[in-house]
Amino acid sequence: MSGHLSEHAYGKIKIRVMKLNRQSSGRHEIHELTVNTLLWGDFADSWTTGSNTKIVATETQKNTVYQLARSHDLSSPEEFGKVIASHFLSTYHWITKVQVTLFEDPWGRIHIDQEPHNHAFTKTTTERRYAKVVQSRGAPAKITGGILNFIVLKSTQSSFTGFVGHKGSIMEKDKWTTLGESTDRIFSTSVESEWEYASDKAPFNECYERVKTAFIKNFAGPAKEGVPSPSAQLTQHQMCLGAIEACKPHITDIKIITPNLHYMPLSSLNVPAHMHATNNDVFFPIDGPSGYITSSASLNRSKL
Ligand SMILES: O=c1[nH]c(=O)c2[nH]c(=O)[nH]c2[nH]1
Repeated sequence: MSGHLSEHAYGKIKIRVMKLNRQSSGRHEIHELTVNTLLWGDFADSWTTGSNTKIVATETQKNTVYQLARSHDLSSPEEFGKVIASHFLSTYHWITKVQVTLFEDPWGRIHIDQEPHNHAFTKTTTERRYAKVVQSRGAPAKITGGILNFIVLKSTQSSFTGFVGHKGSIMEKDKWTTLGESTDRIFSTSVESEWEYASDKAPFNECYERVKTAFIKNFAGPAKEGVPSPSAQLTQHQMCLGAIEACKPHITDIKIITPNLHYMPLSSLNVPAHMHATNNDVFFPIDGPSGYITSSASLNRSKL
């Protein structure tokens, strides 16, 4: 046969775990995670000969996550991921690399008449925090933090002008361009981002909150006046720079994807002309097609 095994890895996905921490004050804390494990090592035989002598069953990997959850805190997905990765490397000497990905479910505490409830929670946001821990034997863990589905919207202070097909652009006439210039539009996006930590000992929970705050601040601007966004591209880059600055020196690289969630004016919908809103105040949201905008930024290490 002319083919050969060139790569192999295996693991368990969708290991859902919730930890309840009952504090003596009567207050409860909950943390819910979905964990994926992936192992690399000297187990090619399982693929090439069917011999499983070095295979740590994916069922065992699942059990391991629950056992480690019994003895460890789940409040930081990055820290719990490190615990899982170290466990596999220290227990099975033929495993060379472990990747653990952990997605958090966003439980928020219920408040009754402004008072935080001791033991009742609700899912308050759409966002999903995640962490990825990749650890090779003998090396420090590489830690990635991330956020998915973090939805934001601003109802003004967003424009888009001067693009190809319009005055001032590199090509003022373009037969393919139909979009008119806009000086006041709705800007909404579902932010997806991930960032690399400089070390495996960064203050992960604090950095996560700082990234989110920097994203919001740079997207929205000050509470009263906001901040202009001449392109989704510029705002996206400012969000990344803000996150790096807010977490200095812990985050070295950040990547962001902001697919537009479009709110179209009625005038672009097939409705009678007299229904075209004159106030520009009724819109129809569309799922797609939508703009897909992505960029990365890195910490300028020379200025540290
Ligand atoms: O901020 C924007 N950037 C674009 O690249 C683009 N393209 C588009 O159709 N609308 C927008 N808006």
